[in-house]
Amino acid sequence: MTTTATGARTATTGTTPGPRGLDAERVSWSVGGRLILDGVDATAPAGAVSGLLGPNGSGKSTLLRVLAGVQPPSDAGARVAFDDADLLGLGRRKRARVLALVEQEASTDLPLTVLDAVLLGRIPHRSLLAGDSDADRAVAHRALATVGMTAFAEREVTTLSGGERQRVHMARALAQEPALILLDEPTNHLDVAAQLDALRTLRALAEDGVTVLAALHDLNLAAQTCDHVVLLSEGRVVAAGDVRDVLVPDVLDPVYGVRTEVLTHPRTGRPVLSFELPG
Ligand SMILES: Nc1ncnc2c1ncn2[C@@H]1O[C@H](COP(=O)(O)OP(=O)(O)OP(=O)(O)O)[C@@H](O)[C@H]1O
Repeated sequence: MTTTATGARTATTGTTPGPRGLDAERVSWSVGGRLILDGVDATAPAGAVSGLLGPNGSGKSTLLRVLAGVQPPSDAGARVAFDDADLLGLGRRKRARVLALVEQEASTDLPLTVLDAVLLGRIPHRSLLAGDSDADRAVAHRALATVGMTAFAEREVTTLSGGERQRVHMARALAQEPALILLDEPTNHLDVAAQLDALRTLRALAEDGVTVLAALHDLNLAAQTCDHVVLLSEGRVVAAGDVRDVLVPDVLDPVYGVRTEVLTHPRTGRPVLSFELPG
C-alpha cells in the first residue's frame, strides 16, 4: 500500500493485477414483507467516480447500507466483492479498514471536537487499547485540510452548520483511508462552490485509485463528475454504464416522470440536462 496526497491508501502497482473495484450481485433487502431492493446487480470500477442515481425512495440509501455491511441482505444469494474480497464475509473491523460510509444524516450529537470526530476514522487502524498516535493526528489534520475545515479543528461538532458537518463527515471518512468510499448525498447542505469542491475531492480520490460510489440527486452534478452511473427505480437497476449512455431522455423520462433535454457542454463535452414536467 502507498499513501497519497489525499490520504488514500492505494494498491501499489507491480506485476499483480490492478484493483477491480466493487461488484455486487443479487442484492435484495426487504422490511415488513416489502421488497425494497430486488436483486440489484451494481458495479463501481476502481479509479472511477460512480454515481448511484434514482428518484426518492428508489433504494439508494438502502443499497449503500447493505454494501457497507450496516444491514445484511435478506437473500443468501447476494454477493458483494471488492477487489475479489468478499465484503459481506469480512468482520466489522476488517471491513472498516477497507471501506468508509458517509451517511446522509450521520449522528453528530456527541460532544466531540471536530478533530476528535475525525480521529474516530482512525479507530479501525490501531489496536483496541491504543490512543491516537502522532501519525493518526497527522492523518486527521490532513483530512481536515482536504475538506477546508482546518480552522474548525477545536470547535464542538454540535455547533457547526449543516454544510460544515457534512465536511466533517467527509473528513472522518478520509481519515479512515479507505480503498472504497460509499457516500449518501455528499453534496447535501453544501453551497455550489462547496459541492464542486466535494466532488473534486472525490475525483482526486478516484485518481489515487480509490473506488468511489456516491448517491446523488443532482443529475447535472452526476453528469459533470461521474464516469459510471447506476440508475435505480423501485429497488431495481434500470440502467448502468457511462453517463453519456444513461443520462438520456429515453432512460430518464420514464423513471423520473419528466421530459429531459440533453445539451453538450461546449468545453467538457459532458451532458448538461434540463427538465420539465410533461403536458
Ligand atoms: N427500516 C425501514 N422500514 C421501512 N421502510 C424502509 C426502511 N428503510 C427504507 N425503507 C423504505 O425503502 C424505500 C427506499 O428507501 P431509501 O432510503 O433507500 O431510498 P432513497 O433512494 O435513498 O431515497 P431518497 O432519495 O428519498 O433519500 C423507501 O420507500 C423507504 O421508506
